Amino acid sequence: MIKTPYYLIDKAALLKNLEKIAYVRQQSGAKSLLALKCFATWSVFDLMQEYMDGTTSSSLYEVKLGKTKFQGETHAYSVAYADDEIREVLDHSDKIIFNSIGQLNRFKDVSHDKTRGLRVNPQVSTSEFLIADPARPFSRLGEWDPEKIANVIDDISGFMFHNNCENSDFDRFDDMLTLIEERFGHLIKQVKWVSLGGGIHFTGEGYPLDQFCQRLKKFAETYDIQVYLEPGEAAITKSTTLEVTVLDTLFNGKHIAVVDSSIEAHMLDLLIYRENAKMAPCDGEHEYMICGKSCLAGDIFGEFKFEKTVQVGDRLSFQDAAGYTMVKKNWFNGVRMPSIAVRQLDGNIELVKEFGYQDFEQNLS
Ligand SMILES: Cc1ncc(COP(=O)(O)O)c(C=O)c1O
Ligand SMILES: NCCCCNCC[C@H](N)C(=O)O
Repeated sequence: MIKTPYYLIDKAALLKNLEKIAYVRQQSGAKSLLALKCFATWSVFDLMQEYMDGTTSSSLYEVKLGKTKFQGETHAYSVAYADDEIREVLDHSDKIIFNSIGQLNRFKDVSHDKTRGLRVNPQVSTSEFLIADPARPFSRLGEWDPEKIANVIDDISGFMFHNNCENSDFDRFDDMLTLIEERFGHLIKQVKWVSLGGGIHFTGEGYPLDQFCQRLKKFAETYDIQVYLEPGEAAITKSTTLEVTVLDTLFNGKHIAVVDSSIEAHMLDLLIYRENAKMAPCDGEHEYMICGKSCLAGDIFGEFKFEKTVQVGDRLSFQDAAGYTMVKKNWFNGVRMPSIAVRQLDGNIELVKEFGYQDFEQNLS
């Protein structure tokens, strides 16, 4: 039995998302690039690269990972590149997307032989969270003035729009795209490719995939462009769990169980967005608050219902532990870092990575 805590990636579950992604490419022509900011666990890239067209990145290190570990196209994007990294970014990418006209101009000479794009901010988004809203007031994410963009159109051949966020509503996506066309259609006509970014939850249960494909196809045909999608969450949703063991139980007005993990260290994204972890099934008679072992008072995964009383030594499993979770794990409190295990398509579970004291020590100096 693998020692907890560990993230368990289930390739069969991953495959369900990947098959939908491949279907979208086949039906609409839109290529999908994995957003490494969301998920960068490269031990399952062997499967993912069969269904996706490459990767997109947010930094020099991500672009290098994409280039070296994932076949297909490698897009480079960053909110801002530094002088001492741009050469390496260009060497490891097929396209580079600048976040601002300032960055495009600054790196114009060094990138003259590269396929270049510009991030455009349509000033509307589907985000429910200010912290994740690319169209928030005074947003630094992309250029929004069509006149300014028109002045640099000869220096680029594509655009990137990222304004969907956890959007599982096709009509809303459709409206957003129509708005983009109304504001920027005359500019889109002058380029060869457009990335619509991530945040479109098209692999979810019941999403109208065929309508989505038709809309993407129509968009591509109207402007004669190659369309890209940059799924992060949609590519890996429901593929991964965080497996933990109960270390202690107590009653402080509520039944509490402390596990050998920490929401702050191992599922940080939930804490940032003030969300609870998920457990399934969760409909028994015995209710427990499941807490992490760090010293943070609010290190609480959530309250869950169990069929039996929870005992020391019980194993629990948190759902949906891939997106923005494995990439954010950290060494807070020196809590043992979860190992990484993969359930292969034949059902065998392989332990692919373990972390130890040396990793903790070497994380700082
Ligand atoms: C430019 C860009 N592309 C893609 C993504 C991936 O989004 P999601 O994981 O919501 O699909 C993000 C998320 O931050 C992004 O900023
Ligand atoms: N589940 C809580 C909301 C998560 C939002 N994720 C945002 C990431 C996204 N790609 C973005 O910042 O646009």
